[in-house]
Amino acid sequence: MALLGARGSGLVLPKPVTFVTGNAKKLEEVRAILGSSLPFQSLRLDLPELQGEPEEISKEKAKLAALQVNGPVLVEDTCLCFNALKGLPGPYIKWFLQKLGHEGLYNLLMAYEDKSAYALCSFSFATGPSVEPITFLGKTPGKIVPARGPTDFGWDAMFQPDGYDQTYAEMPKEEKNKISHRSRALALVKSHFAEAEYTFQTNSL
Ligand SMILES: O=c1[nH]c(=O)c2ncn([C@@H]3O[C@H](COP(=O)(O)OP(=O)(O)OP(=O)(O)O)[C@@H](O)[C@H]3O)c2[nH]1
Ligand SMILES: [Mg+2]
Repeated sequence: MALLGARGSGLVLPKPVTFVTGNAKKLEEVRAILGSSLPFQSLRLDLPELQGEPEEISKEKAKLAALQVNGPVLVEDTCLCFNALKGLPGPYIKWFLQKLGHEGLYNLLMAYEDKSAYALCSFSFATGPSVEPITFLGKTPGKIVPARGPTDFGWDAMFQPDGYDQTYAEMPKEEKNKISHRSRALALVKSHFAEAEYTFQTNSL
């Protein structure tokens, strides 16, 4: 048995971290944001999701993922929250977008002057199946606009972050990744890993 990445006195994890998601675009962004700062492997799996508050949904997803992988896992759940609708669709945005499309989603706000919204990302990390996951939240405020730009990733085309005149979809990827809900949550994940100084066990023969 050998230790990989032996940087310090942190907990020894039985395997590398697996990022579990059914969403290829999320994976692409997580790879781009983390670069080589936090090595991980990925598993494409669309896990069932609870109803409830974003943090709880993300934690439960991590528990299911850890059972599947039987080792350390990272998952995330993304919400798009309309302030006029008291935070809805929130964690249910996937289904709202699937049923209503961009136009229908925009029309939900027709009756309200307030088009402000925020994108919220909840990453959860569990070191294994019997360990309570820890959650890291990242939030980016903005507003909901009629779709502009490529429509190949979720609601990117209708979310314009505060301080920008481009939607997430219109801005260069590197720009989105600097200010996004996902990159803000991942900055906290990175800090956690830097402080925890995990080491990873591997069978060397
Ligand atoms: O325009 C976007 N910019 C983003 O940055 C972003 N991140 C997620 N999404 C979409 O929002 C819903 C979240 O649901 P979600 O967190 O359950 O994801 P998912 O089910 O696709 O994957 P996962 O749960 O297997 O990880 C899904 O429709 C995702 O496509 C985004 N759309
Ligand atoms: Mg999902």
